[in-house]
Parts: sequence; C-alpha cells; structure tokens
Amino acid sequence: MNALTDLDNFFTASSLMILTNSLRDKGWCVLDDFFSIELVNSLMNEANSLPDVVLQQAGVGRKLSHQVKLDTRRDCIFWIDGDTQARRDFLIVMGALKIILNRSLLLGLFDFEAHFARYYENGFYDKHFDAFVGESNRVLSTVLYLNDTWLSSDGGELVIFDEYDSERELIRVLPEKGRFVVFLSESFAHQVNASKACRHSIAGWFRVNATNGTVIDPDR
Ligand SMILES: O=C(O)CCC(=O)C(=O)O
Ligand SMILES: [Fe+2]
Repeated sequence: MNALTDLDNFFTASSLMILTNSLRDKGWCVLDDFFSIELVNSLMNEANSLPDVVLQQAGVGRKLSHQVKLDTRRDCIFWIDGDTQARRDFLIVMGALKIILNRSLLLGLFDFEAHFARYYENGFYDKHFDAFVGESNRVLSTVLYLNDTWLSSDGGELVIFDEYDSERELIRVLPEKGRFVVFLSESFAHQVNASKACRHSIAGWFRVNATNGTVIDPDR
C-alpha cells in the first residue's frame, strides 16, 4: 500500500461525499464498500486467526474506573497496533480518513485507536455512549464489520438511538461484511443486540488531544 501521498486514493469521491455530508447533517453514517475488499478480507483473516488466549474480555470505563461487567458487555477485544501488514494498512487508511475529515469538517481529530472485537454466541453490548460530554476525548466512533456472511437470523445488530430521544430507535444495522458505521461518540446511544453467531468487527475512535497541565495525551 502506498504511503500517504494521495489521500483520496483510498476512498471513492462519492463515498467521501456521502460520509462528510451525513456527518454534517445527521451526525451518523452507514456505508457499504467504503474500504477495498482486499483490505477487508485481510482484516477478516486476522480477526479469525487471533487465538482466544490473546483476546481480552472487554470492560467499561477507562483507566482507574475500568471494570469487566459481563451483565452489560460481553465481547472480547484485541487492540490494534501496526504489528502486521493488514493492521498497518488499516491504520494508514484511517489516518488518511482523519486528515480528510479534519479538512472537510474541521473536527481537530488528533489520533485514532481501534480494536478487533469478537462477540461469541450470545455476546452483546448494552445501550451506552462511547463518550460523555466533557469527560472524554473520543469524538467519532467507527465500526467496520468483517464476517464473510451474516444472516438476519444471526442477530447481533447495532442499534443506534435518536440523539434527542435515547429511547427512540433510529436505525438497526446488520453487521454485514465491509459495512462501515461512523457516528458522533457523545451524541448517540447505541447497543449491540445478542449475537447468535461469532461476530467479528473492528471498533475504533477518532480522538482529540486531551493534554492538560498535569496529564499528557495520548493514553488509553
Ligand atoms: O460492534 C458494534 O456494532 C458496536 C460496538 C460498540 O458499540 C463499542 O465497542 O463501543
Ligand atoms: Fe460503543
């Protein structure tokens, strides 16, 4: 994959337009075929071949308030560093997207963090926000779905709720291969319905820098 010489090469002009317009107008977007199928395939191979022992039970809260709570969240995760070509490629592409989004929406995004997520049968994630106003530096949430096939009977939908009425369902997204979801982290409550098959995805967050007088960012 090329270095970041020509940012737009990774994406089609039309999908970038849909993404930026939707984020500006609604604050969320669902796109199919946003990434090349080669990249999605190699990420799926990686997700599939990660052995159970390297995955960690996902928790809620950050740093000192981090806790594993199996009654609210049941998925296993593996943070993505540039350890393999596919992971490096994904981070490069998301870095390109960060620059494009900063140029078109002036979001001031600073970095991107992401993990593979595996929801085994009966895995779920209760309704939550990825960020709380004034408490987090996560600005944009992203999810890329990897499973080669997904039937509606497999469940595992991502449900996004209305930003002004968090009881009202806005959209239900089936985790179909290559589907990419982006939404404002502080604005939209969402949940993952119980999955009846093993569900593979990459969840990621674009963040702003939270360095202040006492704490240096980045930190997880
Ligand atoms: O996998 C999904 O559809 C969403 C996951 C999620 O909400 C999260 O990891 O915070
Ligand atoms: Fe989330």
